[in-house]
Formats: sequence, structure tokens, C-alpha cells
Amino acid sequence: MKGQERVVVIGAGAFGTALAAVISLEGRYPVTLIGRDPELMSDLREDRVHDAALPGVPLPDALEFSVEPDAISEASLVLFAMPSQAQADAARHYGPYLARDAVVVICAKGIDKSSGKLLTEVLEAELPHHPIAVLSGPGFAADIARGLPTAMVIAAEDKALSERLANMLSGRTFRLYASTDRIGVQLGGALKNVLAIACGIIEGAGLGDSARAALISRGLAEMSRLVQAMGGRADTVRGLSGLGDLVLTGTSHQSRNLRFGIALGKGEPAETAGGPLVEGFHAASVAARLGEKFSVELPVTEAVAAIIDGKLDIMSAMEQLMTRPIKTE
Ligand SMILES: NC(=O)C1=CN([C@@H]2O[C@H](COP(=O)(O)OP(=O)(O)OC[C@H]3O[C@@H](n4cnc5c(N)ncnc54)[C@H](OP(=O)(O)O)[C@@H]3O)[C@@H](O)[C@H]2O)C=CC1
Ligand SMILES: O=C(CO)COP(=O)(O)O
Repeated sequence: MKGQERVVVIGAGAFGTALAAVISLEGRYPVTLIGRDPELMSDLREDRVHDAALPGVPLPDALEFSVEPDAISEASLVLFAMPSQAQADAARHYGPYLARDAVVVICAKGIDKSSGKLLTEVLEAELPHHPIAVLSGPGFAADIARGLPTAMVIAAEDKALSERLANMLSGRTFRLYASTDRIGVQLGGALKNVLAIACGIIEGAGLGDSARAALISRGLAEMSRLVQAMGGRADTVRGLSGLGDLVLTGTSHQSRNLRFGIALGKGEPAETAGGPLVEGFHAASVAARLGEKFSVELPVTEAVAAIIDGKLDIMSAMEQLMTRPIKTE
């Protein structure tokens, strides 16, 4: 990244708009938000509010909007803020417009379902000449956009790059920590969604707050095992991406994953309660398969995947989890 920095955020949904707004508000770099719907982008330019995604939140005057992919050609930093299952398509579509030394940041929390690969692997295959970083951690789009204090983590393989990105994107209300553990940061973001669904199931089925606390700590142990087996650092998930985000989305009704779990816990079928934006709905089965591939026990993740697939009912899942062989902690 040389010369004048320019930031582009692709994906004019809740998270993309919130990120573009909070970065633009600092006034340090020109920021453009790219969406696909010309009418929406024109309304955003005109009204400076995203009624569907962030109702009532004013967007900064300096924020630019575009539907043109070539708006990214001047950007030194490009944030991919579309859902996990759309990241590969987006890379194929926007890749040809990237500037030669542009850095790409994955802002989704999931695993690619069709390949079973981490999103960094998917984007590296599509965009082999660009460094790929990952942004994750606890932060609801609405909180970020409203200027409430939020801390997240940004991971890049290169330490200097991760620190540069954290400095570049942090501001008065949005604070980023730097990491070099892209595997831990991504898996923390993807697996916490599955565990937030489990917290929701517990709530919806009336199984009590003690069960939720047990699930959060045993879920964390599960995340650490998979991260380590896949080459990441176990302690990463005890930070913002992992524990931090699990505490947020496992307890706040703002979370779509928690709300989906509550609906399951109340007996709604997964097909009607789920949707493209419940990332854990997609990640559960693929994470369970990763557990098998890397010979790691993921009992909670496996139970959530089986409940979603209609292979296990909630009370049987609970019995299975409670009667596993006794272990040391
Ligand atoms: N909402 C939140 O609080 C947070 C969300 N995240 C993560 O951010 C990701 C996005 O979530 P969120 O913003 O809430 O979802 P939204 O549905 O609000 O936004 C998704 C956006 O992605 C766009 N999109 C979908 N497919 C493509 C594609 N192939 N190319 C370009 N754009 C595409 C959609 O555009 P269109 O409308 O044209 O389909 C839409 O604008 C998820 O992985 C989520 O886990 C992370 C932290 C917080
Ligand atoms: O990841 C999030 C906040 O950190 C958003 O969670 P949900 O996708 O469950 O709403």
C-alpha cells in the first residue's frame, strides 16, 4: 500500500455499511461503499440513511456510493462484506478490478460450504496476487454504525501488515487489535455462530442459564482444539474472535444466530427458521466435517449440525452431551 490510501467496502448490507460509515467518519481516507442495487445506492447517496439495514443511523457526508466494480481500481484496501457463501463469487466478479497491490479483507464469519475450505484459502485461490486479511470479533453492525465502543481483531499473515491495517481502520469508537493467526480468527468467527445457535436452543427449550454457561466454556474448548489441529493458536479463541464474540452472540437477542437457535429450541423446523444470513446454519455441518477430517472431537458442533439436519432431537442431544465419558478439564 503506497501513496494515498483509499478504502472500498463491497457489500451494502448491515455490516458493510456500518464499516464504511465508521471508517469514513474518521475522515482519514476516502471511503466508497459498493452495492449491487442501483436504486438502493442512489437512495443512500441522496438520503444518507440505510433504512433496511441500519434504520435511523445517519451516514457520513463524505461516504461515497457506487454500483460500478471499477470504483475499486484505486483502492489500497478492499473489504469484502458479503456473507461467507458469496465470498468466492464476489472475488471472481471484483478480482479483475483490484489494483495491483490492493489488500483484501474478509469480513464474513463462516466457512465455504461447497469446498469445506476456510475463506482465506478460497480467496487466495481466486486472488493469488493479493494479501488476504480477516476481520472478526464482537461487534453488531448497528452498534458500530451508531458509534458505540466496539473492539474487533484483524489478522494478516504478515505482522507488519496486520498492525498497519489495525492502525489504519481503528478510530475513536472502533478499535482493532492486530493478529497473525488467520486460522484462529476465522474459526473463532465461524464456530461461535454454531455455538450461539446452541445457546439459543438452550434458551428456546428452557434448559436454563447454567446450561448456557457450561456450553460457552465447553464450546470454547472445542474451538481451541479445532484451531490448534488446523494450525492456528489455541489462545486466539480466548480473545475477541471466539470468546468475545460468543459471549456477545450467545447472550444478545440482536444476534440472528441466537434467535435462530431459540426458534429451533421452541420446535420450529430449521428450514423455516434459518436463512442465508444465519451463518451458523451453514457452518455447523461443514465444521463438524472439519472435526472428522482433523480427528478433533466437537460434540456441541456435531449436535447442532445433527439438530439442523433433523437427525437428532434436542432432548436426545442434551442426553448425549451430558452422558459422554467423564473427562479432566
Ligand atoms: N450484521 C452484523 O452485525 C455483522 C455481520 N457480520 C458478518 O458480515 C457478513 C454479512 O452480514 P450482513 O452485512 O449482516 O448481511 P446483509 O444481508 O445485511 O448484507 C449482505 C450484503 O452482501 C451483499 N452480497 C451478497 N452476495 C454478494 C455478492 N456475490 N457480491 C457482492 N455483494 C453481495 C448483499 O447484496 P444484495 O442486497 O445485493 O444481495 C448485501 O448487501 C456475514 O458473514 C456476517 O456474519 C459480522 C459482524 C457483524
Ligand atoms: O457476529 C456478529 C456480531 O459480532 C453478528 O451476529 P449474528 O450474525 O448472529 O447476528
